Amino acid sequence: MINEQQVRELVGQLQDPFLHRTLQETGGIIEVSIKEEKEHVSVKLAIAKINNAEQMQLQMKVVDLLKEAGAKTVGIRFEELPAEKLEEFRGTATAAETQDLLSPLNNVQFISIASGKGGVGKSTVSVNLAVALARLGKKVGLIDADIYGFSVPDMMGIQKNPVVRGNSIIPVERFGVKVISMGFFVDQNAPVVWRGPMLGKVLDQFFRDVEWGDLDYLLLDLPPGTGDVALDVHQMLPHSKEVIVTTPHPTAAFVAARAGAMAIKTDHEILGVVENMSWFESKKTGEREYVFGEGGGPKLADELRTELLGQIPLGQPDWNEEDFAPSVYHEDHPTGQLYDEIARKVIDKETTDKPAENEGPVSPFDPRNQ
Ligand SMILES: Nc1ncnc2c1ncn2[C@@H]1O[C@H](COP(=O)(O)OP(=O)(O)OP(=O)(O)O)[C@@H](O)[C@H]1O
Repeated sequence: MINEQQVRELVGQLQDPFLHRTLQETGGIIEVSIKEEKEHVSVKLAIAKINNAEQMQLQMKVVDLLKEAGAKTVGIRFEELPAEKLEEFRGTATAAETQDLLSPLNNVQFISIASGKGGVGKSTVSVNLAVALARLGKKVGLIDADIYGFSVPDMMGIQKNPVVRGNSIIPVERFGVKVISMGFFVDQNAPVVWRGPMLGKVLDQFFRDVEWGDLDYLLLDLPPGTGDVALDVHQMLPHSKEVIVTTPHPTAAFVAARAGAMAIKTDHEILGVVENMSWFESKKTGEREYVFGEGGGPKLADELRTELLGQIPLGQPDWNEEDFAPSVYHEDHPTGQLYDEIARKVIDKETTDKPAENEGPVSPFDPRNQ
């Protein structure tokens, strides 16, 4: 029967699938215990990201290796490497690692924007939050992940298409935001008529094949609602913080709560709520009329135990013929300033939020569970 030292040596040669460094180098072997009489070895490992296909592959390698070395049964538990440890590796990461959006060594913060149903202003909020974050000096990307109902290029008044250089796509930059959308790749507003597997491939390409460069935030305008497409996209995304958009009517907020529940179930975190179309302000009297009802945003924030990040009134941006962008509010517009406030809250929340708990669940593939 092998001893602890041998287990550490054998498993220590395997690589963390995300950091591409051995578990010995990452300090990823947390615990080894051996039950001689049962010839059972159990190990607790820490890797950069857990609950994914890469973890399963590593798990199989560990089991094979330890069984070959004489263990009859092997038990494995995984947890995530602590944030401080990842921070340590960031210092020595290669350029390729820090540019890879999906690498844990990339510091980018994913923010997805969701809604319980269509037409509440999810894309308008995505675009304006992205532009506001860029105005505040952040490096921002925006993926129009509403693959079937893309609207971001039109809202931002983008006339150009991305350039393809070798195997990479160079995103289009507008108002300081790097943008990618399905709209760039279909002819003249044609509908996208693909089914699920294609959707996954396109999203994957948006993450892997686009030259995003160094980003602080990557915003994702999600498909509306809580149906199949929204669920698929949620499951395909890396862990993100989610902004839920609702209108002020209490029923709309009730529907939006479902989007919040979906976010949590698919391992995303709720960042806050934006209430859109909150009121109409008369230009003549300055009086506010609550044409779509009142209270939906605060009620939803309360229900999701999160913050109401802002309330956006009904209205339209001032259009500029030379720089036409029909849905973008500039900083001199009162609504542009409201978006700046929301962006500031998003930045503040990120710097004050504590890192998540790191203890991972016992793997369903642990042989002891079979
Ligand atoms: N505050 C607002 N005031 C007036 N019109 C608005 C406001 N917010 C959004 N709109 C308009 O409402 C329509 C729907 O907005 P938007 O496309 O952003 O919603 P969505 O939730 O992303 O919709 P979809 O489900 O189709 O993706 C657009 O025509 C947009 O210009």
